[in-house]
Amino acid sequence: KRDFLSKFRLHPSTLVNYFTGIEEHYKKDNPYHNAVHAADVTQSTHVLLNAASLVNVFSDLEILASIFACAIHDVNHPGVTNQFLINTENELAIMYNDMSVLENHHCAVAFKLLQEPNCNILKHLDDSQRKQLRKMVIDMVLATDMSKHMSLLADLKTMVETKKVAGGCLLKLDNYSEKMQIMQNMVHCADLSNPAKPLPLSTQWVTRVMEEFFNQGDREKALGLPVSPMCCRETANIEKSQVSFIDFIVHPLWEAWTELVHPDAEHILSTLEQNRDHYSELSATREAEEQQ
Ligand SMILES: O[C@@H](CN1CCOCC1)Cn1nccc1-c1ccc(OC(F)F)c(OC2CCCC2)c1
Ligand SMILES: [Zn+2]
Repeated sequence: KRDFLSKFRLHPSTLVNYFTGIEEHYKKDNPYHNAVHAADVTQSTHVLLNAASLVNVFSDLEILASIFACAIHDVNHPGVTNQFLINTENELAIMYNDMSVLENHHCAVAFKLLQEPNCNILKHLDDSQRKQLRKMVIDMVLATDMSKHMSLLADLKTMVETKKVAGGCLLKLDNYSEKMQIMQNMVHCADLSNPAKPLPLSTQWVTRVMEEFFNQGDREKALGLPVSPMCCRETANIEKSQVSFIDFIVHPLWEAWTELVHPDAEHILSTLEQNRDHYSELSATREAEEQQ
């Protein structure tokens, strides 16, 4: 759709070799962090990039970098959180000194795979393009670390305020840092888009992520470690957790994104709000039942 095969001289069989390798490095038995999640985030970002107010904002290389970053953003995810890896002194936490352990690992695996035979899809980019793409992909994937969420959102809100006040065309982005902020938030929005999808899809993702969290809780119990929040299958309140996840994390992010690309994401925000009300009603019903 974006004519990237000719623009970047991407060789079809090299593309297939590389992304087959990436797909194989997503753990199939992860209920949530598997290749389907990567495809979901990639497709969601493709849609966000098509917003009318983002036309002509990003270069082809920035768009290629964004789509590539999504496809690889959770590759080889072990199905547990950064905190679990740190608490268990996993070799990955040792390797990355407890800093964005998963996100560093996803990047490293993705770029190492490029060096496998017949997998170097970036072969025909010039050195400057390849260096720029590598930096942009690292910046976007490291920004999917949830511990960066609050600062990423704060910067996005500031940008929306200043651009609005400046009255200038909202998205005349002056420099790499501003443009990268938008790209990081776009990928982050896509990564947190499950609650903003049509309800039948959203509930499937909730089931999957809870199963993955509960598996981690089981392992923490077996190891005599404190069970992480929302990871105890006996006590977790799934609907209540979704309502607070949406109220405190997902809605504020999508509200800022919707303002940035106004009016192109209104329908996404309203789906999110409808879903939030659905979970809230479910939670109230469950609470009432438990009272009886
Ligand atoms: O774990 C989340 C971040 N935490 C930070 C600490 O406070 C709670 C939320 C984000 N995250 N990271 C990886 C996967 C997900 C993640 C992705 C889809 C999620 O829900 C639904 F949309 F499917 C999801 O829900 C959890 C369980 C209930 C509330 C949050 C989580
Ligand atoms: Zn993800």
